[in-house]
Order: sequence, then C-alpha cells, then structure tokens
Amino acid sequence: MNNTFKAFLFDLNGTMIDDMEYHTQAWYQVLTGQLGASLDYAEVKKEMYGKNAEVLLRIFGPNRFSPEEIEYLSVEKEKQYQAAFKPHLKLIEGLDAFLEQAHQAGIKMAICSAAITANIDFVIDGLGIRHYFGAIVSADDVTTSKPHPETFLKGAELLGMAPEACIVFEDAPKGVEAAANAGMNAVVLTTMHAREEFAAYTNSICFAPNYNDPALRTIFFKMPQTFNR
Ligand SMILES: O=P(O)(O)OC[C@H]1O[C@@H](O)[C@H](O)[C@@H](O)[C@@H]1O
Repeated sequence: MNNTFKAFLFDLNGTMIDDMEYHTQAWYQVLTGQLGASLDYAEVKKEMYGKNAEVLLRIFGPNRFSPEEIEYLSVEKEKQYQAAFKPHLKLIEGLDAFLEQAHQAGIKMAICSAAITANIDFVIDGLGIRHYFGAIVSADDVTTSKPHPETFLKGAELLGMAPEACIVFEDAPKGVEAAANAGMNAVVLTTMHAREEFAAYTNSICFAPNYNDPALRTIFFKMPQTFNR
C-alpha cells in the first residue's frame, strides 16, 4: 500500500454506483415536466450538482418555493430516481474487491455525498457495504454542498484524519473542485464526465473508468492483479 494516503473519501453517485443518468432523468422530469423550467437535458445535467435545495435555488431563484415545497420536491425527485434505478443497483466494476483490499490494508473510509441520507441508505444497505465506512456525510449533514469543501472536510474530521492524508474519489468536476478546496487530491471515475472536463483541476491525480483500472492498482496497492473476485 502506498503510505501517502491513510483515508479514502468516496463520493457516492457516479463514483460508487453508475447512476447519474437516472438522477438526470428524474431531475429533468421534475424540473421541466412538473415545474415548467425551460432547460434542455444537457442543461439539467450541468446544473444538478450539490444538494437538492441548492439545485432548485440555482434554477428558480430564492422566492419561488417555501422550505416545505423544497422538501416535497426533493423527496419526489428521489422517489422517481430510486424507482427507476433500483433494478440496476450494483457497485461499479471492481469496487467490491477494492473496498475489501483497502479495508484489509487499514485504510479508513467515508462516504461524502451531496445525496440525502435516505438515498445513501438505499445504496449502502441495498448493497450490504455499510460496515466499510467509518463516517458518512450526506446533504443533511452540511450547510453548503460541493464545490464548497465542507463535505470532504467533515468526512476527514469524522475519520480523525488530516486533509492531506485523504484521497477523494469523484466523478463530477464540481466534486473535484470541492476536493481542491479542501486541500485534497482526487481520483476521477469517468462514468459521466470525460477527462477533458476536469482540465481546470490540477488535483486530479488519476482517471479511471472503473476500479479494475491498472492505474488505480499501481497507485494504491502496487499489485498486478485485478480487483475481480
Ligand atoms: O455527491 P454525489 O454522491 O455525487 O451526489 C450528487 C447527486 O445527488 C443527488 O441526490 C442529487 O439529486 C443530485 O442533484 C446530485 O448531483
């Protein structure tokens, strides 16, 4: 194991599971179908980072919805997402063995996501992987979500780790920006965004389509075998 990193901070959506298309579809339906926003699919994809309340505020401004309406719309979007994605719920290729290997190597791990707690529970209990994580930071645990550094700094703090001992796993440019703002390097999973979209971020140390990528094995475990079990 490479001694530089003592903790792994995982983003969830798009990084541990390949579900961002399902989030985009659910947001597109709620924002344009239910709420009448004039956004095309690509614009929805670009605007849907961070907490659900932040997405609604960014698109509709501060005066459109009451806090109760925001909560209702957030839950509505996640109901649509969960119903559509549930049959496809599985870890990104190689991640099951990668988690086990990191665990065996004594690496501390946290989930640091902009998703609400109910969505994180849906994924980690649905997949039986909760025991790997010493801390979970959701949308409900932070004041401001990514690209603000709060989510990752809180994850590091809960694990008892200095930021420089942590490596972030992310799939979104705004998430890598949040890692940079927290003083952390990032491994980028290219599930939804192409490598070129991260050109602005010098803290991206590696790009991989999944956890069997040789670059990941070299960086973290210096081992030739794949993570397939
Ligand atoms: O921070 P994560 O795990 O990538 O989650 C991000 C996504 O979480 C979803 O729950 C939000 O509705 C999306 O708008 C957001 O992009």
